[in-house]
Amino acid sequence: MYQINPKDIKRYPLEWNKIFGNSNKLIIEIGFGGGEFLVNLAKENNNYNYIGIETSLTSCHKFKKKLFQNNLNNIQIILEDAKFAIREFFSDNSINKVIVNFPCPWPKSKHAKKRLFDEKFIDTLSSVLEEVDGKVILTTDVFWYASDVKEKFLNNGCFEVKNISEVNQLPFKTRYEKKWEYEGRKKYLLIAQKRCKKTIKRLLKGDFDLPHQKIKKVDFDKLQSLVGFKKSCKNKTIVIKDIYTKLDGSEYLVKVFSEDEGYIQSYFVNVSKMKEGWLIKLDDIAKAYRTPAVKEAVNIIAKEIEN
Ligand SMILES: C[S@@+](CC[C@H](N)C(=O)[O-])C[C@H]1O[C@@H](n2cnc3c(N)ncnc32)[C@H](O)[C@@H]1O
Repeated sequence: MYQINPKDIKRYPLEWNKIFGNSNKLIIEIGFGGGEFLVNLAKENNNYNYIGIETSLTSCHKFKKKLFQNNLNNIQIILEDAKFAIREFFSDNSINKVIVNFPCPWPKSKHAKKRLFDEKFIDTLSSVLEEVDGKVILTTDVFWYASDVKEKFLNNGCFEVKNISEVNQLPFKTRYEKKWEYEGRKKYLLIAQKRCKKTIKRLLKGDFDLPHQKIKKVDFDKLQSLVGFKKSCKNKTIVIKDIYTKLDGSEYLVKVFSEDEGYIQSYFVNVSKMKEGWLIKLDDIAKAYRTPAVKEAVNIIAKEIEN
């Protein structure tokens, strides 16, 4: 499993040809669940490199076992929200196909924000898919969802979208396909092909050093009163949840939640005594991506607690 550790990565987007050791084209499956589709696809055609992206840790662990049993070296998996991963880990024009099988349609309008395909994600797809050949292939059991996604691709202006068609079965049956077949539901296929490209803004770029600040003295009352602090500005939100102190008072861990354009992370900022003054930095054990909100959290804490 390719487990991305933000601390180790010096450059985004990632260099997938180095990770796979070849320059085969990339096929991605978002939400691979049980992994049946991806494994069979990779077994059938090893002229491509395959990447599965999942938010479920359990699915990733189970899939890892499957990869091991099948001895496949042309698949990597990423435990991450696909909207973030596809935008940040892939270069422009680098993905041959994005496949999505039976995503949750989140039917209630109050949950619409959770749907995978939204305007911004389709902008991202227009940027990262290969010119001319790059495709999104969606199979769903929900017709209105396929229509809604089709309209979003058309509104984007960078895709040619074929008519939604009814399909009998996927080339390899997935867990959800079996489930919906058992309930007698139909299956719909939507294919969107890239025709042009939008320019997107990525969060992970530039300086990947651990964000840090130095100050001469700490105001400990101000430090303790940071719990509950919240600041929102320019697509970033920073919330301070708690403060933990080492018994000898030489080190503090500030628990932070931050959000960059809907992407939430939780981590510690470390405040520690040095020979001279104090160092405020993203804690070494934090697996947070060094996004603008993370950098800002370190800067804000340093500014707020300086005496
Ligand atoms: C309904 S299941 C379908 C699983 C599988 N494709 C199948 O057909 O059996 C949807 C899957 O998508 C995953 N998922 C949902 N949102 C996601 C996101 N933003 N990024 C990556 N995976 C996601 C879920 O964890 C879940 O495993």
